[in-house]
Amino acid sequence: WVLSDFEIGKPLGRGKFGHVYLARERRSSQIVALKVLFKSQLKQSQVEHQLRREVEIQSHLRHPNILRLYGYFYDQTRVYLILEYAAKGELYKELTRCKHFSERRSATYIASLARALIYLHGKHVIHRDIKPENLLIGAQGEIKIADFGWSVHTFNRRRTMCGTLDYLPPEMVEKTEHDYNVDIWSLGILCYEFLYGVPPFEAKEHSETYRRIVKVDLKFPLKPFVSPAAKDLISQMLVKNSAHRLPLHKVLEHPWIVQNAD
Ligand SMILES: CC(C)CCNC(=O)Cn1cc(-c2ccc3c(-c4nc5ccccc5[nH]4)n[nH]c3c2)cn1
Repeated sequence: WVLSDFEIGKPLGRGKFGHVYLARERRSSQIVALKVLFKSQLKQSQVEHQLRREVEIQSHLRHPNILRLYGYFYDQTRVYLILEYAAKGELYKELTRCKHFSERRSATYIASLARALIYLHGKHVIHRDIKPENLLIGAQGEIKIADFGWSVHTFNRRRTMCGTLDYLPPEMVEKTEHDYNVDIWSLGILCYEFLYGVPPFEAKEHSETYRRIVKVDLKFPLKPFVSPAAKDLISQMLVKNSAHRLPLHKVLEHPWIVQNAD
């Protein structure tokens, strides 16, 4: 591939390492998201090897709920990533607009993400940052893990964006080793945030969030109304001992998912 193979459109996002543009591949007319990274910035941040590893991993992933990396190329000064275009944009903007999602929409997203995580764990890939900023929505409303990996932020970063602790499980906050079960914790956080519009351990100060996470200080507000089944699932995922978190295949069998996911 070379840059002239593409017609470049509007910017879709910008971040630490470069920008993402809407683009159309000339021969096929296929619409893609073209991410442009500056070699100079990659070099000074020593992320070239991490980028190569991420590209290697992502180029082999094929799942309806994981954003595709179709290919990459580079020129003198930049690296270009040819990414799947998600027609309905960023999930966190939709969550901000709706305040919180319905139980059906939340359960549908959580089921899709659980299946994507089962697929990733099957390929020995863990800790895909599944916070709202890393999720996109496809043309049919399906959720897609974009995994910005080393934090490429899109426009109007969210309040908790700068080094959000909200999604980290106790074992990561306490710096012990972590395993696949970190993703179950993050999925629980996400489920709570879909239903209530805020993550469960949010606090003004990082130190307070930290304390609430390690204590698993889980509280369910009275508003908006959330069914007992949903709270039961969240409570089985946000468990301090990572070995006792509900396994992903059990998430898919949970009554709240079975009754609400499309
Ligand atoms: C290291 C590399 C292999 C990781 C690959 N993944 C990324 O680079 C993560 N990433 C995805 C994007 C991204 C950002 C926005 C979009 C969009 C998109 N669609 C939109 C529709 C409306 C408004 C905004 C939109 N952004 N589609 N695909 C995207 C992809 C930016 N970084």
